[in-house]
Amino acid sequence: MKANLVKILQAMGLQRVLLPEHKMRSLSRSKNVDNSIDSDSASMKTALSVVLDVDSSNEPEPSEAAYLSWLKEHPSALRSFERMMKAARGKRIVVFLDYDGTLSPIVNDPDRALMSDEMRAAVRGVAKYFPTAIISGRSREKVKEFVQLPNVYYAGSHGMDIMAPPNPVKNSDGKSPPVSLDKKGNEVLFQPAKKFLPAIRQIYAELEEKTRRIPGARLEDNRFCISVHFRQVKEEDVNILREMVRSVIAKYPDFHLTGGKKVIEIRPSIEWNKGNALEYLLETLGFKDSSDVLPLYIGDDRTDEDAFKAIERRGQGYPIIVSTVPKDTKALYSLSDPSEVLTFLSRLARWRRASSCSSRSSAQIWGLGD
Ligand SMILES: O=P(O)(O)OC[C@H]1O[C@H](O[C@H]2O[C@H](CO)[C@@H](O)[C@H](O)[C@H]2O)[C@H](O)[C@@H](O)[C@@H]1O
Repeated sequence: MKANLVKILQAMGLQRVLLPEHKMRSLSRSKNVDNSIDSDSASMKTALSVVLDVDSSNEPEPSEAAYLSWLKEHPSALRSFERMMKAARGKRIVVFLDYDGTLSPIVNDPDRALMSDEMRAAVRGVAKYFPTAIISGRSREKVKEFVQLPNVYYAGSHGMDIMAPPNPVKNSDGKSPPVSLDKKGNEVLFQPAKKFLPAIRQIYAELEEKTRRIPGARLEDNRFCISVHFRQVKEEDVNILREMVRSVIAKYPDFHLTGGKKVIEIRPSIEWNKGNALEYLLETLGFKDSSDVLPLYIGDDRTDEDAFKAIERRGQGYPIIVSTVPKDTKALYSLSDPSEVLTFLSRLARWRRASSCSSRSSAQIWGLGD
């Protein structure tokens, strides 16, 4: 059974792609493969865990068939644009964007993951018409430095550091939501992991000391979490690095590890993620109990799944994954890469402009300037 499955997967070019069982079934059906696989889910699971590489950081080239099949379940947001916007009429769209892999392409050096001017213009265009937030694993300061736009919300450290823009969007009753001001007069809304800062500094120092022995390993201080990058670490050293990180974190029971694209992330164990940040921002915008709000979230990584789940729980919204490979995801739609994200955002702003030019300016409606 396992040998058969391996052969089938190899023939389909899927041996390193992680797909959930039901998606494997639909793939096997679409390829007319042995249907006995469908009925033997236990063996299939075992075989999959042996055969498939479960680390999402390894992004294999998918077979065309696998990708096309996945696209059926997660249709392109570009191709579905008209349908999506038709369903959005009369609703209040709120845009949430991840940064790395969504607004900027994945590159070797995290400090060089710059956003293009075209992408910046597209985000600016969207933020002119819709409340817009960037929710990133990076520190808030860093992502703001990359994006350089004033009228968007920034949520850094996977949503553990949220700041409102200087001109907050007005509530549906026309009033601005209450915010607390920081020393510079900016609105600091939420930092639920503040008490962990001393421990985070300590962990960072320990990791810095230990990981310098691994060539290519790189630490990134994301304020309320830490990234240990291994994109440039030799394959044979990756597990040694993982072990090092695990041994440090074992001493800190209030922290846990998560994984992303060639990165290990150290996070305080609090019930707060990108999904909570999305909910928090919607509430701040006055949409807590609103039935006509439509959150649209675009992201490419595992941590974005929390936001996709939050939208799923709300029962309304557009979760969009950025991926060129089939992935297990709660997203309903897909875009292949940041260049498609750019096209989508530009189209979204154009659509809003066209549909609002006869009525009063949306910037007025949302209380936003240029
Ligand atoms: O939530 P995000 O905005 O997607 O942040 C997640 C991590 O993104 C960055 O790392 C990733 O992008 C780098 C630059 O392209 C790449 O070199 C790295 O391999 C990727 O994992 C960021 O540097 C991390 O701190 C974030 O946690």
